[in-house]
Amino acid sequence: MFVRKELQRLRDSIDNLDAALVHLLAERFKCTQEVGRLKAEYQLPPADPAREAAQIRRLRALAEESKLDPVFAERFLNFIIAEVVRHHELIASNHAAAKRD
Ligand SMILES: O=C(O)C(=O)C[C@]1(C(=O)O)C=C[C@@H](O)C=C1
Repeated sequence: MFVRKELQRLRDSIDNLDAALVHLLAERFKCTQEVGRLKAEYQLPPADPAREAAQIRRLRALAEESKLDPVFAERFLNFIIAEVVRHHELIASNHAAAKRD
């Protein structure tokens, strides 16, 4: 009985945290979509390796401070950024196609 209750209590918190993560990611992607539109309009490259290196340095330090595996934090950020760059490329090609038409 104890184990069932304890497992449910922890799973309830996990569900809340997963919901928060989805909301945070949705807000982050809203910002990056705007960045993508700006970059397309001003013909800036989709990826900015210097900015990414600074973000990775910062997140690895934050992860260490909060006892999260920094390797995981870096992989997670790279996973998100790869998707953002893919969106930026799509926005740029749609923008270029709209200008041609
Ligand atoms: O800051 C930018 O220039 C972005 O396009 C956003 C972002 C990110 O998702 O944080 C994505 C791609 C870049 O390479 C760097 C950072």
